[in-house]
Amino acid sequence: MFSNPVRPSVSGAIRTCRSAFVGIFIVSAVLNVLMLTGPIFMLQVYDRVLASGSVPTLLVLSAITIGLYGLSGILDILRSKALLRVSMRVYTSLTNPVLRANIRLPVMLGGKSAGLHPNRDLDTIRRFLGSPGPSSIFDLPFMPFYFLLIFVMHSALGFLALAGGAVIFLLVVFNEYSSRTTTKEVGQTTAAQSKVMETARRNAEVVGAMGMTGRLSQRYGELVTPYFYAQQQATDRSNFYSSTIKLLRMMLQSAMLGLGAYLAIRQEISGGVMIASSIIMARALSPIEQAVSHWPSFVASRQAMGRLNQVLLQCDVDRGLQGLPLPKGDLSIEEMATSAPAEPVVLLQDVALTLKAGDGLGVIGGSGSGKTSFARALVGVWPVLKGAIRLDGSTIDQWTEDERGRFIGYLPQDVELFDGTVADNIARFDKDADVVSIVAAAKLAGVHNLVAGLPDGYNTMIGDGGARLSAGQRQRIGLARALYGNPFLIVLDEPNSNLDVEGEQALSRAILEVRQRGGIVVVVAHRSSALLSVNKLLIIQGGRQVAFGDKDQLLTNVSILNGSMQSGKALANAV
Ligand SMILES: Nc1ncnc2c1ncn2[C@@H]1O[C@H](COP(=O)(O)OP(=O)(O)OP(=O)(O)O)[C@@H](O)[C@H]1O
Repeated sequence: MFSNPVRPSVSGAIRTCRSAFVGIFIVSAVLNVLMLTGPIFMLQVYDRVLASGSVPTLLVLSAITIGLYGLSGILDILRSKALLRVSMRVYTSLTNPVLRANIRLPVMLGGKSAGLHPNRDLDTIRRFLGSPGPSSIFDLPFMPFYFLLIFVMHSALGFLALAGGAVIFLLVVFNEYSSRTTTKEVGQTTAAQSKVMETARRNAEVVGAMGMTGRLSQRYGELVTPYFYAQQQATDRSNFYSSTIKLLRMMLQSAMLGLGAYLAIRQEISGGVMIASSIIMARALSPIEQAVSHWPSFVASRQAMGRLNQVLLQCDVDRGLQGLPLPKGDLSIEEMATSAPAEPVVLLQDVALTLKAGDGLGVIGGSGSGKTSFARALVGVWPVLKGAIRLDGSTIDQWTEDERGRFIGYLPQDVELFDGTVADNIARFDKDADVVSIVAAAKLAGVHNLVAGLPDGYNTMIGDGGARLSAGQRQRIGLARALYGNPFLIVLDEPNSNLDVEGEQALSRAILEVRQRGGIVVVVAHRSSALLSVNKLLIIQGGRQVAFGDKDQLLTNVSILNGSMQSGKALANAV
């Protein structure tokens, strides 16, 4: 009944492809042996065919060489295909956890999540794994084999090759070291840029109306300049290293030929060995050159992997147990304190209260007193730093995130809907939702007639964020979404801020009906009309609980409110 899921990670996903990597390694080994086809052919032509003048030998050698080249071509294609499939397997096995992490990030890390894009990181890893880059990495371990062969041909040639190889290797290390910091800088600047752009796009109306486009463009430009500079530096360095390595390789090849010629003149080696050693040298160094040219994407992929592993670890918070019974009895809060995600400052503390099935709690207090913080902690999106919030004795995190949705309804202060139909939005995109439940939630929220009046009724597409609806319509559909499926705990954060009289009446009726069916409703309110249908009251001031009790009793005793509710008496009169 209880599940204990494996924690997702990039390294874990790559590990599942272990057998594929073993296969790729074996194919790489065969390919590297087959790479000797050219030098051996050359050796035989120089030392055997030219010396003997035998055309049949030349023909047989040519036929064998063509066959071996064909075989290495086929193996190379197979290796690329296998790597592409590995990249797709890693990608698909992480798509779901990465999507979840992407959604959870703002809740887990708040503002610190702005520069993190796990889906882009996963894409970077996929692109690298599917590119020719990993093939060159698989070829690297076979380099010593080529050096050994050159040593076998002549120790002087071997030492020259080894010295040249060491210099090139050092350049690769410098390249890695210098690109590491610059790629990080580039990543940070890109994150800052996209933050400015995202905020500007989200607030396009404010930007347009108040003529802020020019100033925001200027700010964007200020961020772009260092980005270009960092990018330019990274490319300059990478170009410098790859050109130097290329140059060195060519020089080394000529030096090998020169030394080979010298040794041939002294009759220490044959002409064939002279040519073959130079070709083997080039072959030994080619994986390094290849690796250098793919270095930026390798570094980017490695950094993406580090970030993604970190994000997956931080966002893997769904430790709930599947099958825990849904609550239906009471809600108790024990000396609870909360803060915004990943923020050190406690924003609300000392909240202690108990509610029973059928209770309705009104939460009041001045602006910035902590009402929304309370609502967010209650639905489990803000962390409980101290104390506990319990439903039938269990804390919210003991249920899986998906199951939590079956007993929690939440209407946030700023209602955002999703791109889809009205029905999709009310049903929280549940594919198995039945029309009866959708219509029941809409009727309970008093929004059925409004929806029926839309061009396509419940099938009306409402655009991204509910852009084609008014603020009041969005709020009422948001209320229907919170009520959908008859959740036990319904938290409404200023549900009437955009409602007309009819909407407010529907809201009061909905709260009463939820209470009558044994649910608990928590209503954060500035306007007293939202409190008509509640029986309990919580008063918050300065991030602390000031009072909690029966609404009627409290209203006669307390007169400490500010903001729109100037005093307890005023509130009493209003209610
Ligand atoms: N994401 C956040 N990060 C840091 N501080 C925050 C965050 N959200 C709110 N706060 C701070 O927490 C305090 C309480 O805010 P909260 O939104 O809970 O107040 P509220 O009572 O709902 O106010 P209002 O009635 O104006 O909506 C405020 O001082 C606010 O500045």
